[in-house]
Amino acid sequence: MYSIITKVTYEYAHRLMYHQGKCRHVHGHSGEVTVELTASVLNENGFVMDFNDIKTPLKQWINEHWDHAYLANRHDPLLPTLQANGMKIFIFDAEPSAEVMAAFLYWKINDFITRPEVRVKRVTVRETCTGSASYEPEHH
Ligand SMILES: Nc1nc2c(c(=O)[nH]1)N=C([C@H](O)[C@H](O)COP(=O)(O)OP(=O)(O)OP(=O)(O)O)CN2
Ligand SMILES: [Zn+2]
Repeated sequence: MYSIITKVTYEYAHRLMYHQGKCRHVHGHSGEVTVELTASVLNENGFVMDFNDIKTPLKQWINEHWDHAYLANRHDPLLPTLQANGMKIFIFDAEPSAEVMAAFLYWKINDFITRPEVRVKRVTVRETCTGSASYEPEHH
């Protein structure tokens, strides 16, 4: 099995509103998404997939939806105020943790895969220098 890794970075704000400590306050991160794709057969270039063919649409999607946005749980009571003031917001059905972001992107990335032989193996979101979370389904 062959695999490739590509990364995209973005800046975002969030809060974990049920967190008992400092993370319940609005704060920002320079996030980095790492995507690992696999294939057992290479294409005519000897690639799993061209790095740019996954990085470009992923970066475009992240720039549009997550970069310089407030990533929020749909139950966050701050949302109406932020929306009324025209802030860029992306809403999850859960807390905007690194785990939730990684799982969301794992499924989203399928939209950007152009070869049927290619599978998404794992998506990792690095939130800080010392903390990151990954998602890959248990039986995949
Ligand atoms: N499993 C997870 N734990 C935490 C997440 C997460 O997404 N998944 N997120 C946070 C916060 O968002 C926080 O911003 C990052 O936490 P922390 O490592 O505490 O941040 P610092 O960089 O400020 O750490 P220091 O070592 O205290 O400087 C928390 N946990
Ligand atoms: Zn945080």
